[in-house]
Order: sequence, then C-alpha cells, then structure tokens
Amino acid sequence: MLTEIARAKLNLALHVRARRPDGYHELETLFAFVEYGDVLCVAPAEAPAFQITGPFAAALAGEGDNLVTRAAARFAETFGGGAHAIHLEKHLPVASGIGGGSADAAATLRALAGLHDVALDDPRLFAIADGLGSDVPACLLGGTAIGKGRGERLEPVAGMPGTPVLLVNPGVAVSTAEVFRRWDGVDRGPLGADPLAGRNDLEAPARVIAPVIGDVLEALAAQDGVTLARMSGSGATCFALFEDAKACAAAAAGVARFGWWSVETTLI
Ligand SMILES: C[C@](O)(CO)[C@H](O)COP(=O)(O)OP(=O)(O)OC[C@H]1O[C@@H](n2ccc(N)nc2=O)[C@H](O)[C@@H]1O
Ligand SMILES: Nc1ncnc2c1ncn2[C@@H]1O[C@H](COP(=O)(O)OP(=O)(O)OP(=O)(O)O)[C@@H](O)[C@H]1O
Repeated sequence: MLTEIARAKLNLALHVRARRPDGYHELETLFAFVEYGDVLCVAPAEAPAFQITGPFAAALAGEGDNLVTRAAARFAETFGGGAHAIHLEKHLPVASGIGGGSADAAATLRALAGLHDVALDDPRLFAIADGLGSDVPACLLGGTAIGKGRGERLEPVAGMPGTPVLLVNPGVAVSTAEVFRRWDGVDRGPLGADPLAGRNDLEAPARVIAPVIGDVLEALAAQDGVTLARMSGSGATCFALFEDAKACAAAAAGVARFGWWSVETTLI
C-alpha cells in the first residue's frame, strides 16, 4: 500500500491575462504548496474500490465522477497495472480555490506511478494530469513554481519553506467556471520580478459571488505579523503568511470567533 499527501495548492499571486478562443484563460501564477492536505492510500486489489472518509467526505458523497477515480482510469488506460483499492481522507474544503480535487488526482497518479515503477517525470503522466484539470500538472510537480498558459507551463522557482500560513474558508463553495466568467476582461499586467507584490485578479469577481470573502481578507489583514493576505485560486479560501508561527497561532485564535474553517500550516 502507498500513502500520499494531497497537499493544498495556493496561488500566491494569480494574474489573468486574456480569454482564449477555447474558453480558457491565459494565466500567470505563482503556485505554492502547504503541508496540510488530503490523505490518499492506494493498494493493488482484486476489483476496483473507492472510499471517502474525513471531515469533507459528505461534500463529495453521491458524486460518481471523482477526480481520483478518473485519474486511476486514465493511468490504467496508459500504463495498465490492474485494479486498485483507493481510500481518500478528505480534509480540504471542496470547490474552494486550494485545488483539493486537483491535488487528489495528482496524488493518485504519484501513488500509482510508485506502485508500477513509472518515473514521475514520464511525459505520459504529465499528459494525463494536463487532461484532468488546469491545476493538476502543478500539483503533480508539487513544489513552488511559476505557471503560465492554463497553468500547465511550469517553471520551478525557489520557495519559502517553513513560512507559517493560515488558511481560512468561510464555507461558501465558489464555482471556478463562474468566477472566470465574471472576470472583467482587463489585463492588469504580468507577474513582476517579485510575484508576491502581485495580485489575485479573480478576487474581485469571486467577491461579487461571495461577498464574505471581503470579510475574510479584512480579518486576516488586521492580524499582527501578517506579511501577505490574499485569496487563493478562484476562492473562497484565503490565506495569510506570517513572520512566525506564534503570530500565525494568535491570528487563528483571532479569527476563531467568526466560525470559519481554518488551518494553521506551513509552506513546503
Ligand atoms: C483558478 C485556478 O485554480 C488557478 O490555479 C485554476 O486556473 C483552476 O484550475 P482547475 O480547478 O483545475 O480548473 P479546470 O477544471 O481546468 O477548469 C474549470 C473551469 O474554469 C475555467 N478556467 C479554468 C482555468 C483557466 N486557466 N481558465 C478558465 O477559464 C473554465 O471555465 C473551466 O471550464
Ligand atoms: N476528490 C475530489 N475532491 C474535491 N472535489 C472533487 C473531487 N473529485 C471531483 N471533484 C469535483 O471538483 C470540483 C472542484 O473541486 P476542487 O476542490 O478541486 O476545487 P477548487 O479547490 O476550487 O480547485 P481549484 O483551485 O483548482 O479551482 C468539486 O465541486 C467537485 O464536484
């Protein structure tokens, strides 16, 4: 059996540059990952089996089309390897901008590659990831990287490992497609030399759908020791980076009264 952590993805900055004829948008983003994530266990089995447990399992109950089983099916079509029993422990809020489903799909591919001696840099694995979603290649790479195109043109860059992060989600699921549809079409420029000085261009359209995102950002920005507070992906999860773990813990206590989902973790 192989266990993989499907770590949450953050877009430390996300610049939307243009809408393409295929309906997708050209992005420039700084991807980073945190320690915290879903837990995926994969073992060879007589017949395929898939089980979801954990705090956010209910949000996926009844959805036949999980990204985990889709990833496993694509892997089997390309590499064979027989049936597997897969267990997903769902800790990340669903449809929340931190790429939970994408991370699960990438963790599935990594686990199956490990079980069947497929190299993680095999281009066929990357092609499967690319076909499953815009964030899946970045999750397969799993480290800090600049993403261009739909997010699949990746260039690894130095990260800030160990930086304390507070994730906060106000409990509103936001559809990625709808947020992109509401983008105003204005190209506000590329990621600069310091991507942290950038922005998340999806924040404004996401706030129209879920105004509570503004409350989350305001609460995070007001905490002591915050170096950056921003929304991730298409929302509604927001993150704050802190000078030290003590400030992060104090901020977690500071926002607890709102009753939002929150997790203290670190960048990898
Ligand atoms: C917002 C981000 O999370 C930033 O990392 C990603 O761009 C979204 O990645 P994802 O959830 O894997 O998204 P996908 O499943 O590929 O696309 C969902 C929908 O979002 C829209 N979409 C997504 C990515 C992109 N570059 N442009 C888009 O317009 C499309 O309408 C698409 O049908
Ligand atoms: N294993 C999974 N975990 C979460 N969502 C899944 C999974 N499999 C399929 N889905 C579907 O994918 C949709 C998007 O979920 P996900 O949590 O990946 O969104 P997200 O956090 O907004 O991602 P992104 O940041 O990539 O936009 C969900 O609404 C759900 O229907």
